[in-house]
Amino acid sequence: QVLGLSGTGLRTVLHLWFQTEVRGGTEQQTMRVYLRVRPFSKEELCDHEDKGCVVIENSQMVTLIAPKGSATMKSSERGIGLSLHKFSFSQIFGAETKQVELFEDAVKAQLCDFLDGKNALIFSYGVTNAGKTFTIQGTPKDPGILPRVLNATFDHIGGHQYEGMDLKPYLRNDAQHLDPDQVKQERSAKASIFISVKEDCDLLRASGSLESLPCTAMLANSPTEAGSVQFALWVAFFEIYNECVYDLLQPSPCTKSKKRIALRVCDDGSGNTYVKDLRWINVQNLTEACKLLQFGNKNRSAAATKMNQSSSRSHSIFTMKLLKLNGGAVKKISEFSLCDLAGSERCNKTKTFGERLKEAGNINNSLLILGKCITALRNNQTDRMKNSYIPFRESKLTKLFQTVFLGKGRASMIVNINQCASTYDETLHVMKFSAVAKEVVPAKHLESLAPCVVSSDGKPLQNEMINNSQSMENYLSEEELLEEDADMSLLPQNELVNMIESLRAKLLFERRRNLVQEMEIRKEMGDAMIQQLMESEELRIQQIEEMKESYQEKLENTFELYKDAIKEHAYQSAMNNLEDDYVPLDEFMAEQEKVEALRRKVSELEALMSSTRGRSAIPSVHQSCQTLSTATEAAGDEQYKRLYKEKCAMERMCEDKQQVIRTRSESCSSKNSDDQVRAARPNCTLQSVEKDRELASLRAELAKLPQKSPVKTKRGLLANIREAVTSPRKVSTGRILRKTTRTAHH
Ligand SMILES: Nc1ncnc2c1ncn2[C@@H]1O[C@H](COP(=O)(O)OP(=O)(O)OP(=O)(O)O)[C@@H](O)[C@H]1O
Repeated sequence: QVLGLSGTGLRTVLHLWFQTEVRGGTEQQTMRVYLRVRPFSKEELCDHEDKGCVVIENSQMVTLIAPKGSATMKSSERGIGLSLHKFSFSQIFGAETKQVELFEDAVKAQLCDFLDGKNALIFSYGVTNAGKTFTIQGTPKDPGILPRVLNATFDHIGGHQYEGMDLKPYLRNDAQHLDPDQVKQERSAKASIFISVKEDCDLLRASGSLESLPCTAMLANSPTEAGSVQFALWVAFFEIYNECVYDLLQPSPCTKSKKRIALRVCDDGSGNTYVKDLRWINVQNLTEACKLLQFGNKNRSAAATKMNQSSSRSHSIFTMKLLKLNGGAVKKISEFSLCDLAGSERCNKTKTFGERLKEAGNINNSLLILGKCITALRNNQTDRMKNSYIPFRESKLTKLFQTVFLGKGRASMIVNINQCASTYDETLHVMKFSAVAKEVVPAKHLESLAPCVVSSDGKPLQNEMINNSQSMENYLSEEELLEEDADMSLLPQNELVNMIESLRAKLLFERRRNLVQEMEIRKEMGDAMIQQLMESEELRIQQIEEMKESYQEKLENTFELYKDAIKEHAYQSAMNNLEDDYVPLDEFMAEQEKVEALRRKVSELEALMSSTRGRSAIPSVHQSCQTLSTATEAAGDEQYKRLYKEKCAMERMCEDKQQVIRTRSESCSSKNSDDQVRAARPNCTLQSVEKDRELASLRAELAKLPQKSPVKTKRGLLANIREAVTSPRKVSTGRILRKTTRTAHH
């Protein structure tokens, strides 16, 4: 009562005090994490599913009991994990909790901070359909915490509204003085948004219902007591969809083909992140603020999922900036962001695919990074020696709010859950996440530096509010400017020109150095390549020589083989010819013997004839022929000639025979011959003619003998000779020849 607080306000302050100071002042205040349990909807009540999954034990303790058929229950039945989990929260709001109660108990403390020039952040976290949007925005009949914050803020500002729109938020913590033209632009931008918002929209009705409510005083030092204090409230509304930031207060492109412009999240060089080119609109009352909220909602990406047809697939962030002025100068700038996070369900549950799967991936990723940041913060606090890296920069969401987590404001979380058994496993996941967040001790609150005011062209204004150490000359270092998040537009023009010149000089220098290095490297590479080429050439020549030698050798071998083969062939042919002309030895000997026998017989006969002729004065063949010749002269010439020819032939034949007989009978002893001749003489004349005939026939037989083809035996001497002389290289020759032929073919 002394502080001028109402019952609820006092309760809030006491609650805060309890959290920070009770417990002997030793226990640190942890991040405020609230649980809100949504009541069952009519449809859910009709479904006969398990309704006892969420049991609120008291204002800070809740028990989750796994329903039958849930993955958690199945795991616990297999002995992995428990079927019952207990969680504690800063405060638990049951299904029957009214919006106003939530606002009073969970939000008002941060609203006080905001009105007092400090930053605040509230984000709602939970699965789709758990009541996040209901908590933040509410319904026309039942406005959420955002319209209530706006209402309370305007109530606090009262008649101390700064109506000029020439002081606008700039970067994260600063303000910009707008010239009249810029003010005009601001007014027309605001008017264009308001034109497109229907006068009877839901949120306006909500604002109407709020405005009719009496509002409690927020701070002890109300502006009415502060005299010349004035306030200017600016709001921005944007969403992070698929890791891109989109301004929800920018009219969306008319045609479908035109894409919305994604904004950059930049760093001012002091660790303060902000959305570059985000549209800030000055609002003078709750109705205007609700119109902007309505306008932004229309732009918000919403896509149907299997679980909720109107599910929001982006993180939407509504930010208010309150400029506190005294005597026309900006004294303080504070920020209050309310972040309605996208559903935290996992993609397998929602059966998403395609674009929805990408969305789910990005949503899950940014929530995962949020979880990692919170875990790292908690770990760093529990173990002072540990200084884990906090991955704030890995997602747009955490990058934007890292300053709040690091002490430049207070963050709190409202966890929304439904009691449905069908989403139990997802709800348990959310609860586990919040249990970690609950253990985080917020960083020591850092007083924000006095805001810097810049002129309409971004140059710092030289007045007592400007901290020289923050002057734009040394706002960003060159290295910082080269970073991905750097915002070049921060520097004054002349600084930028100087910077560009210096960077150009550096660039030239680097290019030259690179060129020289490149040439050296190229030369080195060229030399190395030539060396390599030469070596490979030498190697190649050597290989060719070796190949030549080996081919030469092979050629010679082949030549030898062919020579051998030809010899072999010649030999074979000779052997074959030999085989054709071959007469077996025994046959030859038999023939020889026959010849000898005949010769002997002829000799004997001739010897006999000569002895017979000598004794009976038988005229010689020559004499008888002459006698015959004389006798036949008279018979006529023709007959005479024929007979004469026959006679001469007979004489020659007889002479030849006699000659042969003479030569062969030389060896016969004359004595024996004489006896034989004498003994045979009486028959000699008669026998002579017969013997002559016999002799003639024997001669004819003898003449025939050589022409008689001998019976040749293929096996026998020739075969033995062939076997004996068969070349030992015969087999291998054939093989080598074949091999050589194949090699030559290849
Ligand atoms: N505390 C509550 N009391 C009454 N109705 C509620 C409450 N919380 C949520 N609802 C209703 O439940 C439905 C789903 O809530 P809501 O749209 O806020 O869920 P959500 O978590 O924001 O879902 P999404 O992530 O898809 O945006 C809405 O019809 C809403 O009016």
